[in-house]
Amino acid sequence: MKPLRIGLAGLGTVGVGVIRLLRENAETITARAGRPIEVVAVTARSKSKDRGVDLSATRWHDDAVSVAQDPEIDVVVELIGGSEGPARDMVETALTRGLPVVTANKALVALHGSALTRLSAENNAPLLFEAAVAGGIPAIKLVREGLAADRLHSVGGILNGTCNYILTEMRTTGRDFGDVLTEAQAKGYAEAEPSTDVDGWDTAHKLAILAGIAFQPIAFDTLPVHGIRDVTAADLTFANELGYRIKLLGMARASKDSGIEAWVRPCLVPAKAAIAAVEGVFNAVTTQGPFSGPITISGRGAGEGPTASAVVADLIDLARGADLPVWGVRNTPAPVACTSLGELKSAFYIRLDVEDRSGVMADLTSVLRDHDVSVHFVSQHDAAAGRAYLALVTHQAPEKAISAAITALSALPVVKGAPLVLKIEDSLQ
Ligand SMILES: NC(=O)C1=CN([C@@H]2O[C@H](COP(=O)(O)OP(=O)(O)OC[C@H]3O[C@@H](n4cnc5c(N)ncnc54)[C@H](O)[C@@H]3O)[C@@H](O)[C@H]2O)C=CC1
Ligand SMILES: N[C@@H](CC=O)C(=O)O
Ligand code: NA
Repeated sequence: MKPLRIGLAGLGTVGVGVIRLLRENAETITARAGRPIEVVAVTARSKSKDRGVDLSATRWHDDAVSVAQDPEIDVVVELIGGSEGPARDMVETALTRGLPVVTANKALVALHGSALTRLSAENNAPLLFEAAVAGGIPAIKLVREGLAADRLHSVGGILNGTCNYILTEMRTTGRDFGDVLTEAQAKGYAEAEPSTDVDGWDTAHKLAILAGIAFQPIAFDTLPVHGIRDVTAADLTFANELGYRIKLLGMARASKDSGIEAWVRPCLVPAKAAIAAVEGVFNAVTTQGPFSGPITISGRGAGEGPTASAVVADLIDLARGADLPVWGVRNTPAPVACTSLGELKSAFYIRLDVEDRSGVMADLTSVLRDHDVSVHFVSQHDAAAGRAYLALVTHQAPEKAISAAITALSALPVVKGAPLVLKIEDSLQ
């Protein structure tokens, strides 16, 4: 049996995981793929680094593009990361040559998916990226294959393992944000530049890919993105008392005017919702469709094993000869702008750091009254001397009213520091 010969770039967490998995499960993978899958050529930044895997029988290349040009490979696997530079050059070179590409690189697919799809179609070279969304969870397969018949109302979920790990550890152990982030990096969950995770961009890349398959590609620069950097221990405590958990969510919904409503932001979800129980490095991908109904699948969204499992599943698909359109349709429409969120109504959580003295509540509530924002619940905790944290939960209000009220609240002398606003998302299972 002629093996499927792989040229692989990037020997970090995922690259090493792929080599280990291919070797450890070789017999099963060969049986399922119909032929052996072998890594025959590699590259990474350092040739001499000991990665705990034997590469002595593997051809070494000094750069990624040269792997993609290797005449003795059948498939390119890109596991370097980054939307530009060697990762992009390598993928473009391979597709132009007509070589299939498997990548875990969500930034590359989210930002250059349309151009890469054109290259893929022109050269009849498949482009697969199951590992790019929610690590080991078959998220792409769920939406592109499993739900191919339905016109989904929504897609999204908890899409970043690092952030979910940080929020879970901060809540359950009271540990510090920076300390938990360092641990997530050591476990191989975080991106090379961890602000990509904590500022919401990684979730945004994954959401853009899911929305592109479920609806149509979105113009990435129109997607509103907020990360978890401003979520404090006080917010986690307030949320707990109110019967909620804080989760970084990315959601895309088909809006009434046939546009796409999409956002990435930390939200309060009811503690009894199934998605609230998705903790640590686990992700959850959730869909809702008129025929398929609600579906939520969860699993490990980052780390060596789960991500390698998704990469190798794509390789098995290629070995089997699967012919899967990149975005699930043969002709990919041009990206569309996300619709404005201003008119959308929701309840919100607002946390303020205020002077702890009489008259403060009157100042705050008069601002909210002026913006027609009605308050459902208020709670207070001591902060620094003479200061208090106030948590307000609003009734349903349009986002633009909340934004205007926050601007006015921020300008009050009694309000110190920037308020935090979190959407209350109670429509998920
Ligand atoms: N770590 C995880 O849990 C997951 C990672 N991913 C994606 O997988 C990709 C790889 O991630 P990790 O393995 O975590 O990264 P990593 O930082 O552990 O490994 C990156 C590898 O790329 C190599 N590299 C860097 N610059 C290079 C260059 N110019 N030429 C050749 N090699 C170069 C490095 O030497 C290293 O071996 C990224 O796109 C990431 O977003 C996707 C899902 C989960
Ligand atoms: N940094 C990402 C890795 C997987 O995509 C995450 O934490 O989810
Ligand atoms: Na996946």
